Amino acid sequence: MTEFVLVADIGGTHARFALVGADGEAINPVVLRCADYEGPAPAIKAYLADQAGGAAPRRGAFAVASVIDGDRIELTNCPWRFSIETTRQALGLERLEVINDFTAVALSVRHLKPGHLVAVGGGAARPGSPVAVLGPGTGLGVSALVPSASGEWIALDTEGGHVTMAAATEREARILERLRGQFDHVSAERVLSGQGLVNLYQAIAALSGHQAVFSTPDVISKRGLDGSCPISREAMETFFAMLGTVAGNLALSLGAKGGVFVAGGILPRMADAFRLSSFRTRFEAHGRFQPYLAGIPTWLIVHPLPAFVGLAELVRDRESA
Ligand SMILES: Nc1ncnc2c1ncn2[C@@H]1O[C@H](COP(=O)(O)OP(=O)(O)OP(=O)(O)O)[C@@H](O)[C@H]1O
Repeated sequence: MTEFVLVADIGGTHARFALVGADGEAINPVVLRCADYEGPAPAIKAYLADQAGGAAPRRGAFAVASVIDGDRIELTNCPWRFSIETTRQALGLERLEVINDFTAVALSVRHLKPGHLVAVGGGAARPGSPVAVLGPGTGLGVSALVPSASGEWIALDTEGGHVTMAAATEREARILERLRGQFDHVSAERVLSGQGLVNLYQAIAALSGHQAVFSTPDVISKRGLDGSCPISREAMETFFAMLGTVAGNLALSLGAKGGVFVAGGILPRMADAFRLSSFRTRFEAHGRFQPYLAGIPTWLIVHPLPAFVGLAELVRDRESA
């Protein structure tokens, strides 16, 4: 009988659950709103009973949008707080592994198929070179895959979404200056996330002497992409360009000649606009290192659940160790 592993991708807004079999395919996937449950154990119990036919998996692997340091997990952008050990016991699991959500996305990238990726410029990936991963969702996740001397790939646990956001133009400097009046530290996540898009829109509205009338990222992206609101349009253009700055910085810091993968819940909803945006020009616009970056390929991950692919890989790896 196939032994299924319980996998979970727990973000700031949504928690996604599925069962993964020996072939690595996720079955019975569901998306639940974190706010509807007190924590992962009650949400998973409901999932197993209602959507997974009463399955009783013995192993679990979770990808969580949080720093992973010991037993206690505190999500950065949602009120869930839990102990790994208590959750393991509550779910009757023999083994439960918890990794950062973007570490899981990094583990997925070597296993994604061409249909799961949209190419956004650059040359060919250099085999055996580091790979960078970043993605705006409720927060801004960042990770990387680096080769070890023995040829294994190591996915890094990072908090790279909280690096200081730098301006590349005078207008961006004014936008960031405005946001500095609002936040102690204007990190990349303060502009490159769902709330980050709202922050950009509000700052641009204030600088342009307009009233900010929209307050949710989906409305701002819709009005920006259909061109019906100039403030929203500038917010979207700034979002794509600033993501290019951060992705280029990351590629330089890592020597990511294996490519840069962009993930997260926002951009797959607007893949064409992203591909045609200033993201790629800005990615390369790093002065003397433009030719270096011009050779590095960038892709948008459009697979709906890349973290599950990474978790399946983690489980397979542990079993073969
Ligand atoms: N059409 C849209 N345009 C822009 N932003 C959107 C759109 N739809 C949803 N969002 C924003 O995307 C974010 C949700 O992203 P995602 O689905 O990756 O959530 P998550 O996995 O819970 O997040 P994370 O893992 O980053 O904590 C929310 O901030 C939401 O407001």
